[in-house]
Amino acid sequence: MKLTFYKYQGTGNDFIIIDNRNDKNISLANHQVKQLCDRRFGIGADGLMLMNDKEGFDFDMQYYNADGNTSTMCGNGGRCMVKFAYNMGLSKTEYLFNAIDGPHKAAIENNGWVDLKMKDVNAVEISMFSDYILDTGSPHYVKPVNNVMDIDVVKLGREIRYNKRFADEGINVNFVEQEDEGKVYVRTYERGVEDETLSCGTGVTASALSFAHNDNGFNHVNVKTPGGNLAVDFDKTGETSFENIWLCGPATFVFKGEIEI
Ligand SMILES: N[C@@H](CCC[C@H](N)C(=O)O)C(=O)O
Repeated sequence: MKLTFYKYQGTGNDFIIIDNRNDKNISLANHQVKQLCDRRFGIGADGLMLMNDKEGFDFDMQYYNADGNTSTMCGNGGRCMVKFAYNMGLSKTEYLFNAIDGPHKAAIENNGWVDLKMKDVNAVEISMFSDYILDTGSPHYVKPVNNVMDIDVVKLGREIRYNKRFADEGINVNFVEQEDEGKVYVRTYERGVEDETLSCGTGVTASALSFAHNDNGFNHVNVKTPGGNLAVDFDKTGETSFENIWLCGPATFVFKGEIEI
């Protein structure tokens, strides 16, 4: 079967998108997703998304990690899906789509950035190492560091991700350095890719909230990643709770193609 695909990236976090609307009924086995995401034997991507129809929503987002398994929410992926919807002719001032963690609002700014509303966060755990553990749609471990560029993200990320507590479900691991007031640099080890990616939207969100955790003065954090810049806006509504969380950043079409599966 010939599959038409679209490649998008959001700050270097790259995705294969397949338009599965209008009763196309495309269903992919996990090994097929893994092969499509493979950078040598396939198209190459950190993840793959199906855009499905969903009553009452602009679309439904079905997300797979590069290892072929379905996973939890992908922030950069969600932003790319909105840009894809726009490029496919769905031009709106506000989008509403469904994902595994529930409904998401989104909007496209005049500069092309896609703003995505993330789910509320009601709990932030502080680990025995004074690191942060929270769920922003996907589970994240946030480790503040002083020297983010010198960190061996893959080695240390793997140690935490495969720690006894997290091994079964997995966790994404973010290393975060504060650069300035309201500005952080984040590098992420992503579960399901099992490697460092150039950016992770739910990880950037988790890092920004952790950064604000001890400081009520912030409700906007500029975030740099190896793949580019994003911003996170939020309201801190309690000691460990956040609402109106928006992840904002670029999302770009890369190429379209056909592949035999
Ligand atoms: N890249 C993503 C996160 C994708 C899911 C993650 N790999 C997981 O399994 O939790 C993002 O931009 O949020």
